Amino acid sequence: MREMGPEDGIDKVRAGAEQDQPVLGHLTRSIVLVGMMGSGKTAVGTAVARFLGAPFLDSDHEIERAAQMTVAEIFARDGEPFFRARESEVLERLLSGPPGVISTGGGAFLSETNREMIARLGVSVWLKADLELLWNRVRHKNTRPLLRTADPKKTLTDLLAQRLPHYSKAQVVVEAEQGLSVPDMARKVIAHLRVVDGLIEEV
Ligand SMILES: Nc1ncnc2c1ncn2[C@@H]1O[C@H](COP(=O)(O)OP(=O)(O)OP(=O)(O)O)[C@@H](O)[C@H]1O
Ligand SMILES: O=C(O)C1=C[C@@H](O)[C@@H](O)[C@H](O)C1
Ligand SMILES: [Mg+2]
Repeated sequence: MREMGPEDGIDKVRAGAEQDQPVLGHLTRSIVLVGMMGSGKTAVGTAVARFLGAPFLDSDHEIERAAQMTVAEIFARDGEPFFRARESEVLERLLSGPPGVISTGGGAFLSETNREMIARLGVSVWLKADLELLWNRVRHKNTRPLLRTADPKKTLTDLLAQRLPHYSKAQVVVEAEQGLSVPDMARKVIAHLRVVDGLIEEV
């Protein structure tokens, strides 16, 4: 008999997609969502946590809460290197807590130190999305300081090209699809996580 793979899970996910059924399971390690701005780390991570009944934490949000400033304000006042240092500290703190779903900022997985920490204490999941999908999601907002350039689509294109080799080091890869809702994408992520040995214990 053939082994179960994530695609088998996804068929079930699609079959149940109309009903808003919880997909309960107990996490033994934290899930760390990585990927480009607009890939859905915050939106999908929130839904994954809700389905699993697990805590949800977002590193950008935690940095903003601690600093009482937005990410854009931190970039403007203290610069990107300062933000990256705070990002690493926050990630370490979140990974040291009880297992949950952690959404990172788009640049967090570029640092080797962060990647090692995530591999040691959690499971990295890359939400892989193509340029057009990402652009459609980020084009309407100017909250992302790195995209405040004369040609933000070109900036996004360049960032994606530079970052792909780093994101591809993630342990689990889940492809985003145009037209897949946030809850359906969350179910697709969970289907992929179910085949990671010992990560989700049935409840
Ligand atoms: N599967 C989806 N279907 C529809 N909309 C989505 C989906 N995933 C994300 N979005 C929307 O795209 C936008 C960007 O998503 P989100 O903020 O979750 O990205 P992110 O990866 O957290 O970005 P950042 O790295 O900047 O924090 C949001 O408006 C969100 O609601
Ligand atoms: O892709 C990036 O480098 C960033 C993404 C956001 O989540 C924020 O962390 C910040 O805007 C930087
Ligand atoms: Mg986010």
